Amino acid sequence: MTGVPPAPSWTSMPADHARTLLDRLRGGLIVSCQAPPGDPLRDPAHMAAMAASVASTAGVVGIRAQGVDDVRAVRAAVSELPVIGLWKDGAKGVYITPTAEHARAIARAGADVVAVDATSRSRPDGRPLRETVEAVHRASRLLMADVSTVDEGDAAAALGADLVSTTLSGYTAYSRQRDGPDLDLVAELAGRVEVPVVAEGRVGTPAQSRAALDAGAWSVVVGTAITAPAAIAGRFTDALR
Ligand SMILES: CC(=O)N[C@H](C=O)[C@@H](O)[C@H](O)[C@H](O)COP(=O)(O)O
Repeated sequence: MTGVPPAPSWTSMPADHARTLLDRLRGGLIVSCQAPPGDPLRDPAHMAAMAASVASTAGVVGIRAQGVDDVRAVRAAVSELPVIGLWKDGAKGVYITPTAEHARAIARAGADVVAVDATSRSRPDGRPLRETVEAVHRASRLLMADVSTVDEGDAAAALGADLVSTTLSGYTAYSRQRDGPDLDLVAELAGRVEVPVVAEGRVGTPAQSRAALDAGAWSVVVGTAITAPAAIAGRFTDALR
């Protein structure tokens, strides 16, 4: 992303408010506070505490949270930061905020930005992504399009997505499969779309987060490497084997 992107073209949220929100996210770290099913940390109170714990760290500019109850709890615990909300429904195919109804619920729970699957795969209710974009904007929220390829990012931006995130690179059958973050996708998207590009997915080290910004990211989302103790412990135990 070079230069400042144009103001979002939709009308529900005043353009200056949308601009302020995007500016607050610029150049910073968004911490994703999510616990996998079955994990003892999977509880809205635990995720809210996790969010509150990182919120005062300088350079943390937002929290990404999953599920209506978690979004509500995080919103209440962290009044000072934008919340990016999503609803994972299932674990296969399109499961990140898969329908407009899921998106409306996340907006109602208090998310400032609603993250949705914006891949080209068919959605569980068969409805077009455009309907979700319209629902989010009618609710006066920004939409973050989680994509896996540059074409999907292009298409999402054309539909009115306010940010495009590399979240799903490596998670669709047809996208690049990498061990680390897909910084090539970050750079490709930053050179193509006029909206902020977010680097997300397998950002595992501070150096990788720096590299993501250098590749053109507007912000960097880190989840597992910060907020998943079981996965972090596993990295250490792997090294001891
Ligand atoms: C693919 C998918 O479902 N991604 C989810 C999206 O919210 C989360 O499970 C990830 O933790 C998040 O994207 C952050 O990525 P990482 O944990 O790699 O830093």
